[in-house]
Amino acid sequence: MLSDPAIAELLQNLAKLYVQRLPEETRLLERLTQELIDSGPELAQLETLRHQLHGIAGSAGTFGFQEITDQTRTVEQQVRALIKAGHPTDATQVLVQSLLQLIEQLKQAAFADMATDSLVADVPRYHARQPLLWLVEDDALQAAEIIGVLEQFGYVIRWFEAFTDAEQAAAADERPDGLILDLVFTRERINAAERLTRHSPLVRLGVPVIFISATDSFQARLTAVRMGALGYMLKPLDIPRLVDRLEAVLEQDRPVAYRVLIVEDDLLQGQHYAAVLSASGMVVETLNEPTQIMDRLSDFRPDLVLMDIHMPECSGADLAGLIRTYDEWLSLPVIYLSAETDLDQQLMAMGRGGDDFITKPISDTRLVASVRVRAARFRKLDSLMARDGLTGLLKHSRIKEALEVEIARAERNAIPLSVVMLDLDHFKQVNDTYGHAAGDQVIRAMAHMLRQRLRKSDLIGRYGGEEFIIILPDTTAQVATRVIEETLERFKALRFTADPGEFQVTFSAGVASTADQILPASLLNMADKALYQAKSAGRSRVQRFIPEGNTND
Ligand SMILES: Nc1nc2c(ncn2[C@@H]2O[C@H](COP(=O)(O)OP(=O)(O)OP(=O)(O)O)[C@@H](O)[C@H]2O)c(=O)[nH]1
Repeated sequence: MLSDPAIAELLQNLAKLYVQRLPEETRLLERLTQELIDSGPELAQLETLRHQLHGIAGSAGTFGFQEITDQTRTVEQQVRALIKAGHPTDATQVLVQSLLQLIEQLKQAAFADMATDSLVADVPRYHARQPLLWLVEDDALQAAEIIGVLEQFGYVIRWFEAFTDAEQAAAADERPDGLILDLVFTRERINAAERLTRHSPLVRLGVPVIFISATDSFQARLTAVRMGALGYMLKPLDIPRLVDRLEAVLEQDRPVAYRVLIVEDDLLQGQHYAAVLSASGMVVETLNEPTQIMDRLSDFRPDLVLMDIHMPECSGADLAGLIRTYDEWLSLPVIYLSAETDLDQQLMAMGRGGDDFITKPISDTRLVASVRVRAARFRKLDSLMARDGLTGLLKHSRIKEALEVEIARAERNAIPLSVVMLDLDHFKQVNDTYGHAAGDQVIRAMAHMLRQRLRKSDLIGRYGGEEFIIILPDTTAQVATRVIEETLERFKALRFTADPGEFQVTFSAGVASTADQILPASLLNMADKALYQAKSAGRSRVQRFIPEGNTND
């Protein structure tokens, strides 16, 4: 992910490159205008002129020249009218005048000292980082325990012994992603909690609050809810359950790294959109070669495609139609991003397989918002179909599909791929002793911990009841084994609370990697074999499958 100064610099450089290419565009327009003056309006030349104007209208605004876009659109309309009329009219003279005016404007723009800062000022920013939580808890021992466990799950905690300390930090403009507040029902403590949750700057920012308390009553919970509680956890604290609640609460607030594929033949514009969307936290790829679309879709698996309409080799509408011939991509949102303002043309393009139309140029903020709204809807629907309800992990069929995609990618790019099969130990006993609900809680905690500890590019699936598959692209067997061993260390330290008391759970895992000369197609079987070995050797361990005679380490 690019940092803000890098984005600003990139956008500035792209705008400079655009300005550099203006003289050439202007010369072409001058030549076409001269031809129009010399030989009158001929259909083929008018079409070329219209095409050239269309390109300028779409790109100028993107790089900060909105007036040029407006003027070009007017001229484009005049050309369209002439084409429609089919013969020279008085309008030819008016068109020539407008063209000369536009050419002047373009020449001036080429010398303009661009205030490119304005281009990036409104790009919504996003920094990937671990969520920061504030914990207000006067019991140092309890605080240490909570911090220890939450850190295992990848949270960063700032501890305050008293509400007033947290209030001071809030007044100093610090902003956590969430608050965990210990609530004791004395007048003084409630007043302090109220000051933080109802009157500090954090309220305006909508920071989510979870209370922890030893008191359980209707009145206590009501007081907490009135202070904006999104969770109320009872002491003694079941910390994995607290993590469960935190995940749910913070999820609503988290910028999602939507994946966007931009298909655009104008390299500069493609890069500009990519920079703007990346700056808002999205993962973006651009494609200038339409024939490679299907490979890129399988490789990159976007949430949304932004498609230019007018491309030399193959139109965006044709490309959208082609994508829809594959069942797998029927529901993928395809949004046309085009300078086309003609409603009939837009409708025609939509009929071919596009879902929506965004007219170029578009402001950076609106582009981000439009893409985000549409990608979010697709993710939601896709997630309902693909994800397991208890854990939010990929379902059996989806993780197997994902494995096929990753195998193909690893082979194509000659990079290692590791697969882990993981199974909770003696889980039947957990259910039998503590009940099914406690068992579910353990499964969820396992899922949270995997999500927090693994990279975003790793894929995690719930393969069966208490069995998980993890796919680690570009990862050797040693690294995969180490990561899962570290996860085991942390997982087995977790304490779950249920009737009749606290308990801990372990897991066993098998690792198989192409780096150990295992054929990609056998990875799953070999990881399963290794898991079996780990169970037979006494459980609570990670076993790496090494084929006989392999000394690779
Ligand atoms: N609570 C809960 N239990 C589940 C779920 N899915 C499967 N299980 C239980 O998981 C247990 C799996 O038990 P076994 O396959 O015998 O294995 P185990 O007891 O974990 O023993 P080992 O794997 O040999 O260590 C069964 O009791 C299932 O009912 C679920 O979604 N929730």
